[in-house]
Amino acid sequence: MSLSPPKKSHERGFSHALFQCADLILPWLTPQELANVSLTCKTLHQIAHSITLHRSLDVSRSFENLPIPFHNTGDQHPYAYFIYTASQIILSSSPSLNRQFWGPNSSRSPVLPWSDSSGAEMGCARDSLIRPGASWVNMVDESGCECERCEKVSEDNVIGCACMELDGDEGMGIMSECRTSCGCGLECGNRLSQGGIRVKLKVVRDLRKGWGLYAAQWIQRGQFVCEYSGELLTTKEARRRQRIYDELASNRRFSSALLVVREHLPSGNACLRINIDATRVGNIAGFINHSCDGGNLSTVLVRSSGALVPRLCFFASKDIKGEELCFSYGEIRVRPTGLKCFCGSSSCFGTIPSEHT
Ligand SMILES: C[S@@+](CC[C@H](N)C(=O)[O-])C[C@H]1O[C@@H](n2cnc3c(N)ncnc32)[C@H](O)[C@@H]1O
Repeated sequence: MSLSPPKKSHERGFSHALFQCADLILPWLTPQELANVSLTCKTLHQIAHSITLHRSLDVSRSFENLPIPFHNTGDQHPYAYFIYTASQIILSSSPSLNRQFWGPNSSRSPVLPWSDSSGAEMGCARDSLIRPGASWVNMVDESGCECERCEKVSEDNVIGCACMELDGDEGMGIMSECRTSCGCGLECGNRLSQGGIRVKLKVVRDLRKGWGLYAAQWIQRGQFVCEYSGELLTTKEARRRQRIYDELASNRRFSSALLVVREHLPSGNACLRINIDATRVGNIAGFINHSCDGGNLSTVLVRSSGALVPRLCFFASKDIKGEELCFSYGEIRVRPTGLKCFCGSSSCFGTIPSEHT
């Protein structure tokens, strides 16, 4: 047995300084950078290992109410790396989106300068459910909503307002939630999407579909699940990025999460378009896979912030008992050799929907 000589005080000081520096810097690194650093010495290897473990325990870096863990028993990817934002951000107001602190020593990840840019103020429009096809522009009613309806909170505290009943039809629902001027609080049944994620979720790896979002508890039909957050893009920028993503996907396995929402105005002459890209900067909704049968989520445009752009939210379209959460990416398939679909539904079309953006 060989005993190493006791460390001299300057060596102990060096180790301590190295540890402190690494603890500050390593949580900012990408997985590749972390892997490179971890090869250099035992101390850095250990710190990198604990950061990897920590990252796999919560996709949301504590930005959401509940931790959302990664589960992967299929291959070597412990987690997916991207910059997390719990709400929509506007591209032009995001100066530097390259890095985000993600490590064990943050009880709350530092808030990036742009994370509040969506106007988190709870302004909202009239508390009514507008059917698809209706215009969602100019719906803001400055006089506030008829809040007596909001007081009808159900016993299980899930759906409190008659006007919140979800549209069971196919396609996109549109609704408005209460805002500050309504006088009601966050517990109001007409603010379902404003309190963040309240259901337990997890992100599970599938060898064919990649990561997918799963319910980790029973979710009642109509319950709010999550918002689709990411970078709000101009149409020009969305088209530019889509071309890059298509190219990347043709060369190697690459998952993009650029969602285009189109809303036709009643006149039929115009179409409003929202481009949300969750590929590089986004939230857990970027992991929701496609299902040809419509899946178990309804997409609803929610206007609640007083901002011009509504938020795209997902609500359970049926009772969900711990299965994968899916929705339909659309009906149109412009690419004959589109990505193969593995949704597994009886109505599977064989390829994932694709459109010209
Ligand atoms: C918005 S991302 C969903 C999350 C993605 N699975 C991941 O690992 O990041 C969309 C991509 O997921 C994959 N995907 C989604 N639904 C799928 C399905 N039904 N079958 C096969 N792949 C699917 C495709 O690669 C698609 O481009």
